[in-house]
Amino acid sequence: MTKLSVNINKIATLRNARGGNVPDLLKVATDIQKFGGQGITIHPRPDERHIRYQDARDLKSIVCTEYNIEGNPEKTFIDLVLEIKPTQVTLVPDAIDAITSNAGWDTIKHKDFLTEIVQEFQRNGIRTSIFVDPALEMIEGAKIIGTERIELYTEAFAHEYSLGNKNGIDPYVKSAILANELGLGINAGHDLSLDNIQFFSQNIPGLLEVSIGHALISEAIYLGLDNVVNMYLQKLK
Ligand SMILES: CC(=O)[C@@H](O)[C@H](O)COP(=O)(O)O
Ligand SMILES: NCC(=O)COP(=O)(O)O
Repeated sequence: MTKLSVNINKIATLRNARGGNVPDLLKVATDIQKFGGQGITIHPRPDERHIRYQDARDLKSIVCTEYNIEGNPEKTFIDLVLEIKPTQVTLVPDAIDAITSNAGWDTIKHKDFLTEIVQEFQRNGIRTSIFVDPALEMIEGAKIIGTERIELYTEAFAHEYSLGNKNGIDPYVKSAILANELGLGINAGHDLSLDNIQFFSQNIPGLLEVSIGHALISEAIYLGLDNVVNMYLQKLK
């Protein structure tokens, strides 16, 4: 079965909009796990626009499932992850000014850099995952680097699927078959949603984990609106 790790970046975005502690990130993480979520993912960025470095520390004692920290391995990120020692670190090559992650690693070009970082995390007992596009040479590169897992960057699949193009999954299936042959664990994420997750998970052999944030939190708002609007109407009677 594929594990669901919930990315709570968007909860932090909402909290930061008012400067207080609503919604309470730690309570949300606790509740997600209580409701069956099998992991918590965060992706702190250097500008701390959503997850703050202190959130990452505070979550350490709250996350009793899998704790996955994603980010670009610059020095402050590496130090943070080594301090917290989560279950898994996912290395993502996002530019400092990127709105969100928008590409996987070139695992051939950055082989030496990634190998060194992967080994440092592994020496500290942290499982590593490398964010990659569904390209066979990038999967082979990830294997050479020595990571335990890859995370397939699913934006292209999600986009094609939203247009009705189900064959957008083909490169992901080929990548997964190769990753399985090479003994790499497979995670996936970005723009996965209630619309596309079943099709994706049923077609990707050996999919261990998906991390989902933007759509899941948006869906939670949509699906909760009816209930909450009616609760307010009751109070106003
Ligand atoms: C690697 C990935 O696809 C996600 O972690 C995504 O980058 C979430 O980050 P934002 O919430 O900042 O978009
Ligand atoms: N690794 C992907 C992730 O954590 C969440 O991405 P998204 O669902 O916010 O696009």
